[in-house]
Amino acid sequence: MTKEHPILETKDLTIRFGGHVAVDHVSCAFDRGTLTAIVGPNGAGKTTYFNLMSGQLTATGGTVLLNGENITRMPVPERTDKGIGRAFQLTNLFPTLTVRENVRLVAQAKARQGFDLLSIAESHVDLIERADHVLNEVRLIDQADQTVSALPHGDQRKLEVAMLIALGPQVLMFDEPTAGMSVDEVPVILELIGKLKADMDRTILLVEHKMDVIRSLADRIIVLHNGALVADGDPAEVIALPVVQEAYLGKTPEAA
Ligand SMILES: Nc1ncnc2c1ncn2[C@@H]1O[C@H](COP(=O)(O)OP(=O)(O)OP(=O)(O)O)[C@@H](O)[C@H]1O
Repeated sequence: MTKEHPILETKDLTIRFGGHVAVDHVSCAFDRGTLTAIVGPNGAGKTTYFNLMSGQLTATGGTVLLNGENITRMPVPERTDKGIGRAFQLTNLFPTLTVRENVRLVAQAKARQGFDLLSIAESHVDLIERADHVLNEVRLIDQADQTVSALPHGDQRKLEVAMLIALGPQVLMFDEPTAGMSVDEVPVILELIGKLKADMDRTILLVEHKMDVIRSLADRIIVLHNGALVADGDPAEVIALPVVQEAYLGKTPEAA
């Protein structure tokens, strides 16, 4: 029997900006159905590592494998087609359209029917149904007919998660999903990510600074420091490591 590939893997993944090595020979495999938190101090290379996996940046060395296929030089749209989905802090929303239209457009793109709103007809009822199913999942169905620009910030972030779900990716990447949220909005997004995690087909990568968030969600933590992978393992064990304590500038893990 052949061994199953990790869903996503990086081998010696490296990128240099001039003389600066922002991601430095990072080798790491992510298994299906797991949630991995990526932590490290500011400038450690977390977002750059994300960009290399999702395709916004191309590595200067090493490889990115998706289901065993080398995608290191593959453009973003093809990576998306193959199952890598990334939430982009509201930049992917269409503010003048309704909530439902935003999700429906993603469902439509997923169904390979293009982004032409005029092509919508009753025959696309299934796309609307798919959109409403996802809006139910993130509890935005009551706002389905609202224009996105009129939504509160927290609901816009929920919509972003809905659009990611509608894309149906195998790997969901969140870069600081709670950044800029008010204290009452944070639990809503965390609950959503927790629900996504409960679906064992979904593999989630999460860049996050808040240790309480990580502790409640992560199966595993990896730590980047100066672009290198310096720790990898069980959350409680990794949080207790001196390198993590240092990364959080003397804060105790409880306070970080
Ligand atoms: N396009 C770029 N050109 C030059 N340097 C870059 C570029 N992108 C990132 N860097 C540098 O690479 C390093 C890693 O940055 P990155 O944003 O990945 O860190 P991070 O761990 O996500 O930090 P933060 O927690 O502050 O978001 C930093 O020194 C940054 O200045």
